[in-house]
Amino acid sequence: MHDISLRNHKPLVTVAARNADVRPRAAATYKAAVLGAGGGIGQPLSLLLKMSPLLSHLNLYDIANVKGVAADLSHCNTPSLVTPYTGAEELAESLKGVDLIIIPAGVPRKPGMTRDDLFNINAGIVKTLVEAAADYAPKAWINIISNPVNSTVPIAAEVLKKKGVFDPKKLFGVTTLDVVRANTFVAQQKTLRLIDVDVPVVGGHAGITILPLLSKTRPKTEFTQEEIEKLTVRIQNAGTEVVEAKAGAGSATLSMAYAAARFAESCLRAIDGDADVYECTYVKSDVMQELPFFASRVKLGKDGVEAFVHTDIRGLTEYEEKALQALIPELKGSIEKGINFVNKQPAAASV
Ligand SMILES: NC(=O)C1=CN([C@@H]2O[C@H](COP(=O)(O)OP(=O)(O)OC[C@H]3O[C@@H](n4cnc5c(N)ncnc54)[C@H](O)[C@@H]3O)[C@@H](O)[C@H]2O)C=CC1
Ligand SMILES: O=C([O-])CC(=O)C(=O)O
Repeated sequence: MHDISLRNHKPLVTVAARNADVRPRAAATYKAAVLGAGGGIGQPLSLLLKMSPLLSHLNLYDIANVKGVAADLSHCNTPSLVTPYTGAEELAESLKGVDLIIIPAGVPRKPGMTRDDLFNINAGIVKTLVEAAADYAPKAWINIISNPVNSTVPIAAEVLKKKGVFDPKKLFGVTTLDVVRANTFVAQQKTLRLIDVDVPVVGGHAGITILPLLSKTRPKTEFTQEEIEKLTVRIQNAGTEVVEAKAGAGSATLSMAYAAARFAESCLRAIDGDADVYECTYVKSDVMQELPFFASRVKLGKDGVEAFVHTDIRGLTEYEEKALQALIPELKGSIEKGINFVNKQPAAASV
């Protein structure tokens, strides 16, 4: 039997290695758009996407600052044609015919803020961008990076529903950075080969809703209870660790770009027919009865989410089970907040 848990965890390969590996089957075919491409995540993410042998077109959209990024990237001798689109009037054009839309548009945290503190600004940005995606690329896969992911993904789902084009299999909250961090920290702590380590991370993408399932670490690894508690808290607070180190200059951008590029590559591989693609991601889910959206490992296929890997959340330790129950109210609240944002009634006119 295949051991799925060891797949998808190889670090992204180098440009040189990729170029050496371009076989006829890997012809560049697909089109992607990055919305928010001029930002801290958008720029390095676009660079990593420019390395993809699967992309024929890379559309870079932002409200500012994207022409130079596109000119710069376009000089890389890799397959995709890079095109800039600036401002709301060019948004529609940036989306036409794309297979994959990646959204890192929005403001990042500063020290002392929670991800939910970004809701007031980012909810509206995501809503507007997903409305355009529904109108101009209704069949595209959508990867949402903008925080708070626990709410922005339900916002996107409601927008798509209102437009009559919601396909729950194709809407993803990108939680790959939590997996990347968990794998890194566990490998360091246990002196394991990074490439071998796989820790599923479930729940959501904020504080205690981020739940690394250390008991499911591959290769099988023993932890003391103290190690489990320290590692869990470090993985949950890793975003804040970066926010504090950047001291007002934003949040994780480079590791996030790496994680988002890995997730995008997994999506493209699945669209391309690779039958062996698994990732943890925050999606419309029935894995947890109380939570309509939940991050867990899924199998990706040509049409999006093909199956949920239920085995990860079976047979949890008491510590994990407690943590899973504890995250439910917060995650539920964030989901409802997102749904209500889209469905809120306009304020009654005052007389
Ligand atoms: N899912 C995850 O694991 C992570 C999510 N994030 C989130 O990603 C988002 C972006 O972070 P950064 O790139 O560091 O921020 P940034 O401020 O450096 O870049 C954001 C970009 O979005 C653009 N933008 C703003 N409004 C827009 C609109 N209406 N349409 C198109 N583009 C628009 C800005 O012009 C800017 O270029 C934040 O919300 C942050 O919290 C950050 C790290 C990890
Ligand atoms: O912490 C933040 O605000 C950005 C983020 O989501 C992360 O780094 O995981």
